[in-house]
Amino acid sequence: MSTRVKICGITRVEDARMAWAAGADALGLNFYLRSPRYVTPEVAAALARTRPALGAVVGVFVNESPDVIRARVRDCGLTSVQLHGDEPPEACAGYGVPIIKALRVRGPEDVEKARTYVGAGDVATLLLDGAAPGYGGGGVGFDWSLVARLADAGVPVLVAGGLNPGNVREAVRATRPYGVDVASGVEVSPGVKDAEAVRAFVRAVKTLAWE
Ligand SMILES: O=C(O)c1ccccc1N[C@@H]1O[C@H](COP(=O)(O)O)[C@@H](O)[C@H]1O
Repeated sequence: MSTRVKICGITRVEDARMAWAAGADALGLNFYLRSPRYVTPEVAAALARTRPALGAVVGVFVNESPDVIRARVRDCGLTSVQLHGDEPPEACAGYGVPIIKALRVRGPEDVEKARTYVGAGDVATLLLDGAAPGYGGGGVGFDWSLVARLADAGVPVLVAGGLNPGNVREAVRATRPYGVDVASGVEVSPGVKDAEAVRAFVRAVKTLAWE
């Protein structure tokens, strides 16, 4: 099984090209105004134009209005939408692209909450993140043993929160996820990626085989 890698919070075209070349499967572009990784629609469109034929460009939103999300999907070349706020299951549809619903995990009750999104609207994938202050990107992890609670849910799961080149193999071994997602763990500063760290992160995941 090959584990997918999403590198999130790309803000610069040179970082986008570097991440694709490193073997990333998906890049995340952050449209949350309070994020230090926020990108304008114009920058996002330029970043999305670097997408290789088999790559995915994910727009990250927090409690954003549906009209804005639809406009960003249309104008910025997004291939999927990541809803990383308090969006209820009934809000997870209507963008014309697959949805990644992110849940911040403090304990088992949050994984049970994640289950309520299975089969809702256009939710194609769940993302489990740590509960950093704010909504995400804070480098905070969670108890990976909780991921097993979704093993019978029949939905692909992305694991995120506090991952870095040094711990991502352990995370993959522990959770056997569909993919992993990282923002702060491969940065020089918020929004500026560390090329060596991105390469090491992708290498660590892609060279780990599991059945
Ligand atoms: O990266 C951000 O600034 C961010 C802001 C608001 C919502 C989500 C955000 N990023 C997502 O956060 C997780 C974990 O990030 P980290 O690796 O712990 O820094 C990841 O899924 C990002 O997509």
